[in-house]
Formats: sequence, C-alpha cells, structure tokens
Amino acid sequence: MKIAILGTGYVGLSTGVCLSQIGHQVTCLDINEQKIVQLRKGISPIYEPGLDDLLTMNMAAGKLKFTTSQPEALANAEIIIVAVGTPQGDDGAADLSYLVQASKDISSYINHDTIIVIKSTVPVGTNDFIKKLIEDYCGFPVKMVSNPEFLRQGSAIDDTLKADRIIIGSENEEAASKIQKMYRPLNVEVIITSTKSAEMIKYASNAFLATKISYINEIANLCEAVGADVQDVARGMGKDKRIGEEFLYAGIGYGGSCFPKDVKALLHTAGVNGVKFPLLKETIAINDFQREVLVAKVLKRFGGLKGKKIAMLGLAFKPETDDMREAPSIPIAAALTKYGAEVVAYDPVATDNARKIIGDSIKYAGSIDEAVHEADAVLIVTEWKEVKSIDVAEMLAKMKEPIIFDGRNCFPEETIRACGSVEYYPIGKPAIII
Ligand SMILES: NC(=O)C1=CN([C@@H]2O[C@H](COP(=O)(O)OP(=O)(O)OC[C@H]3O[C@@H](n4cnc5c(N)ncnc54)[C@H](O)[C@@H]3O)[C@@H](O)[C@H]2O)C=CC1
Ligand SMILES: O=C(O)[C@H]1O[C@H](OP(=O)(O)OP(=O)(O)OC[C@H]2O[C@@H](n3ccc(=O)[nH]c3=O)[C@H](O)[C@@H]2O)[C@H](O)[C@@H](O)[C@@H]1O
Repeated sequence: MKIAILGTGYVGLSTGVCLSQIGHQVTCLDINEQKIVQLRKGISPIYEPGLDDLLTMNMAAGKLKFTTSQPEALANAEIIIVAVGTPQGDDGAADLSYLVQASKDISSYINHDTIIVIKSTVPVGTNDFIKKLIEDYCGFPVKMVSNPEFLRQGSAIDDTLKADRIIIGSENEEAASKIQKMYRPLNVEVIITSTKSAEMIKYASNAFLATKISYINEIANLCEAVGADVQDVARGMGKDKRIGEEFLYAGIGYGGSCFPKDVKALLHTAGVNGVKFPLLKETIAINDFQREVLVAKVLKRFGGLKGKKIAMLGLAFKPETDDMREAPSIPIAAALTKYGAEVVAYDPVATDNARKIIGDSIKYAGSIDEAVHEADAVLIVTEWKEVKSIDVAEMLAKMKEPIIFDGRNCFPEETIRACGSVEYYPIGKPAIII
C-alpha cells in the first residue's frame, strides 16, 4: 500500500520504518527541513535502538522515503497517517495546533478513497472534529480512522513490530478493514472500536500506567517509614497475574513526553465533561512529590549543600533514549544548584539535549569516572545499563565521601554491603550505612 506519514518524531519515524519493513511503500513528510536532510542521509534524529538498521535497509530497498514536499508525500497516498505532536497546552488540555495545521495540509491532496489515520494522541472527539474540518475544506465525506500508538521510547521498534494490540477506531467499516489489512503482516491482535473509544483507550492506558507508578511510589514511601523493602513488595505483588509485574518499579516519578501531559489532558477532558476524577489529581500530586524525594534525602543527610560536589548519573527521563522532556533530572538539578551544590552530570546519550534545557547551571562530564571524581555524593537518576553495571566499590574509591542516593534502586544489597565503608540511600527500602 502507498502510505504517507506526517511527522518524523518517535511515532512517525518508528511507524514509517516498521510499515516499510512489512512491505508497504512509505513516504514520511516533515516540516522540519533539518530532520529530513539528516534522514535522507540515513541518519536518525533520535536515539532509538534498532532504528538505524531498519532505516537504512528500507531506504536502500526504495520502500522508505523522506520529504518536505506535501505533493510528493500526499498526492498519491492511499493512506495518510498523522503523527504530529500534541503537546500540553497552557490549561492542561492537549494543544491541537500542529494537528489542525496538518489536517489543513492534507485537505488539498485527498480524494474520496483516501483514508486518514490519526495516530497522534488526541482527546476524545478530536477525530470527529478533524473529519469536519477536512470535509468543510475539501467538500466531500472523508474516511477517518483513530489508531493510537502505544510504543515506548527506547523500545519503539520492538513495541511496534511486536505490539500487544492494535486499536482501530472508525465509523467506516471499509476504512477499518483496510487499516487492519495494512497491519496484517504483523500478526497482532486487532481491536475495532468507535473513534471515541479508541481515543479514550489511549488516554485510559497511559493514565492507568502513570497511576500504577504513583501507587508503587506511595507504597515505597510507606515501606521506608515501616522498614519494608518495596522491591520485595513489588515482586510479591507482581506475581499475581491480576496485578502484573510491569510498571511496579518505584523511583523518582514518571517523566517523558507523554505520561505527564496525557494524565493532565485526561483530567482536563474529565473536567470539561463535569467528571471530577480525584484519582488522577492524586496521581499527579504524588508524582510531583516523588520528584523531590531524592533531593530531600540529600538535604537531610548534609544539611546545606554549599561547597558540596554532587555527581548526577543519568539525565534522560529513562534509559535507552536521549529524550529530556519532563525528565526528573531537570527539577533535581535545579534544586541541587539552588541549595548551592556544584553538580556534575553524566549521561551516555542525552547530554546535548540536557544542555539545551538545563543549561550551564551544572557541569557535564564525559564519563562516570569524571563525574564522580572527588564527589561528596552520587545521585542515580537514570538506570542506564552502564550505571547499573558500575563497579560500586571502585566508584566509591574515587569519591571524597562514599555516599550514594539511588533514585532507581540499581544495586542489590549484597553489592553495597561488599563495598565496606558506604552510605547507600535507595528508594522504598532501608538505607545501608556501614
Ligand atoms: N513519543 C512517544 O513515545 C509516543 C508519542 N505518542 C503521541 O504521538 C504523537 C507524536 O509524538 P512524537 O513522535 O513524540 O512527536 P515529536 O514532537 O517528537 O514529533 C512530531 C513531528 O511532527 C512534525 N510536524 C509538525 N507539524 C507537521 C506538519 N504539518 N506536517 C508534517 N510534520 C509535522 C514536527 O516537525 C516533528 O518532527 C503525540 O501525539 C504523542 O503524544 C504516542 C505514543 C508514544
Ligand atoms: O504515549 C506514549 O508516549 C507512551 O508513554 C509511555 O512510554 P514512554 O514514555 O516512552 O516510557 P515508559 O517506559 O512508559 O516510562 C515512562 C516514565 O515512567 C517511569 N517508570 C516506568 C515504569 C516503572 O515501573 N516505574 C517508573 O518510574 C520511567 O522512568 C519514565 O520516566 C507508555 O509506556 C507507552 O505505552 C506510550 O505509548
């Protein structure tokens, strides 16, 4: 099938690469010329494991193209997939301005048979609104499909090729069946719903996962108060199939480009529809609180931070990505510097992006060794493999004081105990002070 995709962010690019991989002819369109120039050279603008190989392979096979030209991408496309950003607006609602512009862009190039697929995360009712907008413009009925995306950054390709489910929301049977056919080579379970239910499935899923994280973070705080171990508790809970083992990792709160904005957008949708949804308000409040627990522990341990060198290991909002959007490292760096600490951070891939957001208020190291050299304490912010596989004893030997605040519970108790003299402050379990 001939497919055009608007947007070459995480979603547009991963979708484009995977759809070309399963035999479709895909043209990705972006308004960002710089991204397209890079992509045409086979260089991905994002760090995503497995993406580069599929990108170059499918480009070389002539199945995947990149352009800034609307006629080139849109004129002959049977299916147009919209994967532009829907960031958080000032009032918490999703900002649909990119989507509206993209829809106007599409309007000039479609015919009666073109199927328009909205993959961006959009509030309930948006597909109907976009359908009307396009129809007002082009003057004939259009076929719309809501097809929300569930990939995670860092495992986008695997999540797309081996998805748990594909949601197809449409009031048009023919369009739904064509999109089902488009995905058939993936051999993934398809659930067909109304467009409104499909839109809701996306927000309900993200908000549920965010709530699960806030729940385990609250349990972690309680574990600390009563002397239990949240990792044991999560393991014990997770074995119950009704609960599940995933998303029970206590830490320093959820970040990223989606959970924070999507929970707020769902709360906004609830509000405008007269539903209070106090649970979501608590999910957000707990997450805000959780982002401060690590710094609170540092302050409790040191009193003031003037003259203290603090090493931060990890900046990205999670491992295997260079994305810094809503990363917990941002408020943590701000708080540490506010209290007078000299902060030296290390991240394997997110440093350039971090510099754009955090700026020069902290220093950036080129290695873990450089970051921890003569540090008064280390803060573990992102659980990169490189961080988890540190030789802890060796690291402690390079520091001024052997003190670790671990926001991601990276090290087993035996590893820490084997280090000799150490102060280790994890999340949701007793501190180890030897
Ligand atoms: N990042 C993620 O892991 C996931 C994101 N989503 C949702 O998917 C959507 C896209 O997310 P990302 O890929 O992260 O966004 P992004 O912000 O990284 O990329 C969006 C791209 O769209 C381009 N764009 C904007 N207007 C355009 C237009 N008129 N024509 C062509 N291109 C245009 C931008 O230049 C940009 O390159 C959002 O609604 C997001 O909530 C859903 C699942 C996962
Ligand atoms: O809509 C989206 O954009 C995507 O949002 C999340 O994916 P992503 O943000 O890439 O990353 P996650 O792995 O879900 O992690 C989100 C945040 O939660 C945190 N987290 C995750 C799991 C956990 O157990 N504990 C925890 O603190 C992570 O550190 C990270 O900050 C969802 O997992 C995807 O299904 C969804 O498609």
